[in-house]
Amino acid sequence: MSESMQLRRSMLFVPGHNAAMLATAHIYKPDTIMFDLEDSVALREKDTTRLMVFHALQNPLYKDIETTVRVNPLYTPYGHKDIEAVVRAGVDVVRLPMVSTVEQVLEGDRLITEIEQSCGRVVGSTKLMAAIESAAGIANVFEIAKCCPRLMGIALAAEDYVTDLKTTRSASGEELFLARSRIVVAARAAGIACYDAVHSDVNDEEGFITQARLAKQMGFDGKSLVNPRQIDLLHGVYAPTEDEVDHAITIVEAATEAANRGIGVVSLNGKMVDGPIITRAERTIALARACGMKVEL
Ligand SMILES: CC(C)(COP(=O)(O)OP(=O)(O)OC[C@H]1O[C@@H](n2cnc3c(N)ncnc32)[C@H](O)[C@@H]1OP(=O)(O)O)[C@@H](O)C(=O)NCCC(=O)NCCSC(=O)C[C@@](O)(CC(=O)O)C(=O)O
Ligand SMILES: [Mg+2]
Repeated sequence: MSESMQLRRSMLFVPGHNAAMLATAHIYKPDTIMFDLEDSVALREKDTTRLMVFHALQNPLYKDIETTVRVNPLYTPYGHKDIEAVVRAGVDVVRLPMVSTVEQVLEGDRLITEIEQSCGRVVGSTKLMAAIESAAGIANVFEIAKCCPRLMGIALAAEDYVTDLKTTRSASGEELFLARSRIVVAARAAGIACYDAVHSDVNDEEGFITQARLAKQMGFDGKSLVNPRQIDLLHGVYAPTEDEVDHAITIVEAATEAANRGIGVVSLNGKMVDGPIITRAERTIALARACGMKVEL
């Protein structure tokens, strides 16, 4: 595993029409800033907002942080113009909302390719993310996840998804269990990233942490967020504990010593240590380092 693993824990939605938030969002240091052109923007503000986000993307304040823009769906009058503007401005990732079919992703991919070619950007340098927000999207998620090399990740959009299911969001999140499971497995099978859903009640810290722990345990790389107060809480959940890091070091040291002696499986305090356990220990160490923890090995 690379020691410079890219963290994708937190992706903060920033309403694109809010000039104050556009100017200050970088100070909260999420792993990714996601300017929004879709649901947080009123119809009459769509064109002005696109221009504001076009300028924000080129601001040096955002040069050291991954930028994503959630565009409007391509079946609306705004989607094509949004993609044109943000690709020209050099966005890192285009997030396509309301994706339920492979064809929608391929249409976004074709459009981005045309724009990259026309403005001299390297084809494929703008990444794409698909937000899955419907039962149809969850049904098709395995095909969607592997449909094009530009797709770097898939995200669960729970508010629209539960609306489509004709249910509501609960504290336990049981209505999301199938969607979360399918998204994680589809992403891992395709070798791409996966993001869990927003927690819309920004004052519910306890509920947020419970859901973030669940998402981490299920295998998600991170979550979409709506408020800066959720960033540190999430990073706290994703940071390995000192005990976990110490245990991972012990495993890697034992495995290295065993390998030097030509042995593939060793016992550590009565527990078997072999390939997958070593891989997980190495991932814990890489994650700890990426989170800024000092790990001597
Ligand atoms: C929720 C709330 C109103 C709470 O306001 P509050 O006023 O209580 O917040 P406070 O904490 O008091 O703010 C303290 C300071 O932080 C600043 N500040 C707050 N939020 C900030 C932020 N996001 N970015 C930068 N700055 C921020 C604020 O300006 C203040 O700055 P200052 O005055 O200088 O102290 C506010 O956060 C907010 O608007 N959030 C974004 C909402 C949004 O984008 N919704 C659309 C995306 S979801 C969706 O569409 C569903 C989905 O599609 C999702 C999917 O696809 O995954 C699906 O289907 O599920
Ligand atoms: Mg939505």
